[in-house]
Amino acid sequence: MRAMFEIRGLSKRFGGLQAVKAVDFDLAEGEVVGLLGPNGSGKTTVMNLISGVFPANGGSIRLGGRRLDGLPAHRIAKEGVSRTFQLVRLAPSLSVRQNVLLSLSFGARPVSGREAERRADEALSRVGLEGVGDARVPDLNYIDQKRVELARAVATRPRLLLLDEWLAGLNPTELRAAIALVGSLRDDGATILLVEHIMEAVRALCPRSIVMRAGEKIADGPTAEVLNDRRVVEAYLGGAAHV
Ligand SMILES: Nc1ncnc2c1ncn2[C@@H]1O[C@H](COP(=O)(O)OP(=O)(O)OP(=O)(O)O)[C@@H](O)[C@H]1O
Repeated sequence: MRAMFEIRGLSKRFGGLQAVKAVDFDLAEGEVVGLLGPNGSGKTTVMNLISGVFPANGGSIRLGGRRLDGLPAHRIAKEGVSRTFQLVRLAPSLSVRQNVLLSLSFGARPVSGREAERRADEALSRVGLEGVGDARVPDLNYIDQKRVELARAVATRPRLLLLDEWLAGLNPTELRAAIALVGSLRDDGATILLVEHIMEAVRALCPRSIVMRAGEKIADGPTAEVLNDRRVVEAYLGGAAHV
């Protein structure tokens, strides 16, 4: 059976730096996979290549058999990929609902008017922000701003959801709530690729993890096994002490 999402030979150079080196992996529908590695190993670059922030120098990216590489970001969004960013990126002058409406107008099947408002409110409830649609973004606390980001990403009903350190910066209570929320998306069948340094979250959410070091994929398998892999332990010891 063909994988729902497939990356082959993905490569990216920034000047003299080979940030991603011939990376291959597949995701099956409904899988939640951690993309791990020390700082600077290329994880965010892979997310940026998938979502079309910049083009790859080589390789292919396919979703449901359709090529995504080479498409601009808005077309990739329409093909069903949505993401959150490392730093919250919301429009501060707009209401929470308007922020979600904005992403709905870029989604796979753009909706407008009443239907869009219904979908926005549904996405806000989904992330625990029922009744918050009229609030202004700066009036929300940090975790609720993160929830709005997630609502924007799920409102379009993506086929693939990319979470780039969505759990970073939360206190322990918020972290537990955020892990439960991502877990509930997983239970609903979402396919998620998750870049994360918080191993508690990775262990709780990702049955499988992929590890990168210096642009290369060095491990891919069950999370518990991967985290005990000698090359992975060495990569972290030689890089940042995040494990
Ligand atoms: N737009 C860019 N221009 C030039 N170099 C870049 C760019 N984006 C990333 N890099 C470089 O590519 C390498 C990989 O960076 P990337 O952000 O993908 O790593 P990462 O694994 O996501 O790290 P972190 O865990 O710190 O977020 C780094 O050396 C980084 O400095």
